[in-house]
Amino acid sequence: MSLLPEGRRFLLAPSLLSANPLSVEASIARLGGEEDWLHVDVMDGHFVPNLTYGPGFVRALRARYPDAFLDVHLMVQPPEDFVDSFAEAGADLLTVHGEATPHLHRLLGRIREKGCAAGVSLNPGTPVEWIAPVLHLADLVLLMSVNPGFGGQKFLPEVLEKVTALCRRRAVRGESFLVEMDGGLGPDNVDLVVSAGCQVVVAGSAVFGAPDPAETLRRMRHSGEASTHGGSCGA
Ligand SMILES: O=C(CO)[C@@H](O)[C@H](O)COP(=O)(O)O
Repeated sequence: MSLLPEGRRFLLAPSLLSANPLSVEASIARLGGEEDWLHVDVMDGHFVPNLTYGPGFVRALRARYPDAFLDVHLMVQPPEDFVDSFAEAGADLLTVHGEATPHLHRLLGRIREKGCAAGVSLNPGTPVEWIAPVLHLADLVLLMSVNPGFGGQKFLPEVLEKVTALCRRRAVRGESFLVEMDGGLGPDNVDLVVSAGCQVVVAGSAVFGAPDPAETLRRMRHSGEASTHGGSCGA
C-alpha cells in the first residue's frame, strides 16, 4: 500500500503541536485546505521531555474532520500500551519509535492488524540500520531532523544522509515505505529535503507561526515541486 497519491511527489503535514491549543479548529481553518495530512505529536514526558495529547484528542479530530488523514506520531514508551487506543480513536497512520520498543516487528504488525498504516521513526542520533530488519513491514519511515519534544528547533542537516541510505535500499529491495521528515522545516529548506527524496514534509512553527499559514503551505509546495531530483534518491 502506498500513501502517496498517484502523480504527487510529496505531501505536506502541518504539525498541530504549533497550533493554538485553545483554538485548534481555528488554527486548522487557517491552513485553508492546503494541507495534505494533519500531523499529531503524542508525547509522554518519558520518551521525550514534553507532554501533549491522548487518544481523546485524536477521537475529537476524527469526529470533526472525518475526511482528514491523521498522521499520529507516538513519542511514547512503551508504544505497545497505546497503539490500540490511538487506532480505535481514528488514526490513519501510527508511527512508533524504533528506540522505544524491543518488539518493533510485532508492533508494526499489530498496527496494521488494527487497520492503520504503520510507521517507524528514528531520532537524529539513531542509524537507519537499527530498523533495517523491519522495513518490509513499514508503510513509512519518519526521520526526525530535530531531537523530538519541542517545536521551533533548528534543522539538523546530517539527517539527510539517512534519506539517501533509505531510498537506495528501497530501490534495491523493492520496498514501498515513504520517507517523512520532521523538525525545523519550512519554506527555506523544503526543497533540500524533497530533492533528497523525502515524500512527506512535517512543519509546525514555520506554518502556524506564519501570518498566513495557507500561503506558507502554498510556498512550500511550490518550492518542493520546483526542486531538482536528487540522484538515485529523488522521489
Ligand atoms: O515532533 C516534533 C517535535 O518533537 C515536530 O512535529 C515538531 O512539532 C515540528 O515543529 P517545527 O520544528 O516544525 O517547529
